[in-house]
Amino acid sequence: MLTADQAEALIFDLVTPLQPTQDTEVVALTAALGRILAVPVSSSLDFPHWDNSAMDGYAVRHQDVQQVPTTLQIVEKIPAGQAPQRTLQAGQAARILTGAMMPDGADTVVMQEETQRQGEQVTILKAPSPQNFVRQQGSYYQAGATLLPAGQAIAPPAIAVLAAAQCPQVTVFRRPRVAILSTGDELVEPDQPLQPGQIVDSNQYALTALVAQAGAEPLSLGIVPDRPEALKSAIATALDQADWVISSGGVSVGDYDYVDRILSQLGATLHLRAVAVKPGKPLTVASLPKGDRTQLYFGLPGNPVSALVSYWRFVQPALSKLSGRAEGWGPAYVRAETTQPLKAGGQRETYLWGRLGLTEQGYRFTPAAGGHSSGNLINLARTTGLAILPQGQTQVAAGEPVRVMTL
Ligand SMILES: Nc1nc2c(c(=O)[nH]1)N[C@H]1C(S)=C(S)[C@@H](COP(=O)(O)OP(=O)(O)OC[C@H]3O[C@@H](n4cnc5c(N)ncnc54)[C@H](O)[C@@H]3O)O[C@H]1N2
Ligand code: MOO
Repeated sequence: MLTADQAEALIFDLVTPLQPTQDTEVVALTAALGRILAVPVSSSLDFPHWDNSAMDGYAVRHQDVQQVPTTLQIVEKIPAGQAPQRTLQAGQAARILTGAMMPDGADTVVMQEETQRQGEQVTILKAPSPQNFVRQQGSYYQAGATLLPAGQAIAPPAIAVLAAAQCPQVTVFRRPRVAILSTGDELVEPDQPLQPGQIVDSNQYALTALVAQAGAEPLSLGIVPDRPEALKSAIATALDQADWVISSGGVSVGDYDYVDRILSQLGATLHLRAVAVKPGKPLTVASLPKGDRTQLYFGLPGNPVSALVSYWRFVQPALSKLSGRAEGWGPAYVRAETTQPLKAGGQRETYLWGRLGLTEQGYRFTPAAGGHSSGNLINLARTTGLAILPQGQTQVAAGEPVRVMTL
C-alpha cells in the first residue's frame, strides 16, 4: 500500500493542467476574484504615469533652496488631476497637492509644514534633499513590465493592480467541471423521511461545497443505487459531462463495492486502490483518455469523515494543479503544540481533526471532542486543522509539537 506522500506524488503526475491555448475565457475584472490568470498581464503604462508629489506642499528647484530660509514666488497652483501650465524658473515655486503632477523645471517638493506662506510668496524653512517627496515616473514599474504572471490566483490586491493598469477584462482559465456522485442504496436526500437503515447523503453536499470552494464548477449528479448497471450508466454520464469525477462509497471490499470493476469495464486505468492513511484507506484513483486529455476519477470512501479527509489530502491539491495555478497546490502544514494528548493505532499515518489556532506563542492544536470515528461527521464542522501522526507513532503528549495540515 502506498504512503500518503507516494499517493500524492502519483496523483500529481497524472494531472495535466488546463491549457492556456484552449481552456480560457475572458471575464470582467468585477468577476475575476479567485480566478487563475491564463496569460501574464503586462503594463502598457509607466507607474507612476508621471513625476508627482507625495505631499501637500511646494514644488521647487532644488538649487534654489539649498540655503534656508529663502523666499520664493508662487506662480501656479497644481491640484491632483490637472496638468501644470508653466515651467518653473529660478526663484519660483508652485503650490502642489498630493498626487499632483510635477511642473517642468521643478525637481523637489517641500512639505507644507516646513514652509511659511505670505500671500503669493512662500518661505522655505528647511533645506530638502534633492527629489524630496517626488514619486518618479516609472519608479514602481515601467511600461512593458510583467505585473502578474500566468498561473496566479487573482486576489483583491491583484484586482487593484489590474484596474490601475487599465485591464477591465482578464483572460483566465475556465473553471474545471467536476461531477459528484454518491453511491449507496441506504442514501436519501436531506428532505426525505428516513426509513430504518437509511442515512442522509451528506457527502454529495460536502463535496459540492468543497469543489465550489476550490474554484471549480461542481456538477451534482445525486445518489446512485448499488446496482452495477445503474452505477455504470451514472459513471459514464458523469465522465461524459465533466473533466473529472468524484464519487463516494463503494470502494471497499464489500458485496456492493462495484466502483473499481465498473471503471475497468469503462476502459479506465486504475492507479490506486488504497493508501496507508486513517481515515480514508480505500481510495480509488483512475484515469481515462478523453480526446487529447486525461480524465481523472476519484472514488472516495463512503464514511463521511474519510470522504472529506481524502478530498482535502488528495483531491484538492490535484484540482488546484488542474485549475492552472502555477504553484501552491498542496495544503500548508505547520508545527503546532497540541493542548491535549493525541492517540493513534500506529499502523497507518493518522489524521486527527480539531481546531488549529494561532496565538502569540505560536500554533496550538486542540483535537475535536468526542473521538475520531470516521463516521462521526458532527465534530468535523468546527475543524480547522488535521494533526498528522506518522505511521508507527501511537501518541503525542500534551504540550508536544505535532505536524498539522491547515484547512
Ligand atoms: N472488510 C473490510 N471492510 C471495510 C474496510 C476494509 O478494509 N475491509 N475498510 C473500511 C473503511 S476504512 C472504510 S472508510 C469504508 C469505506 O467503504 P466504502 O467506500 O465502500 O463505503 P460504503 O461501504 O459505501 O459506506 C461506508 C459508510 O459510509 C456511509 N456513507 C456512504 N456514502 C455516504 C454519503 N454519501 N453520505 C453519508 N454517508 C455515507 C455508509 O452509510 C457507511 O456507513 O469501508 C470499511 N469497511
Ligand atoms: O479509512 Mo476508513 O476511512 O478508516 O474509515
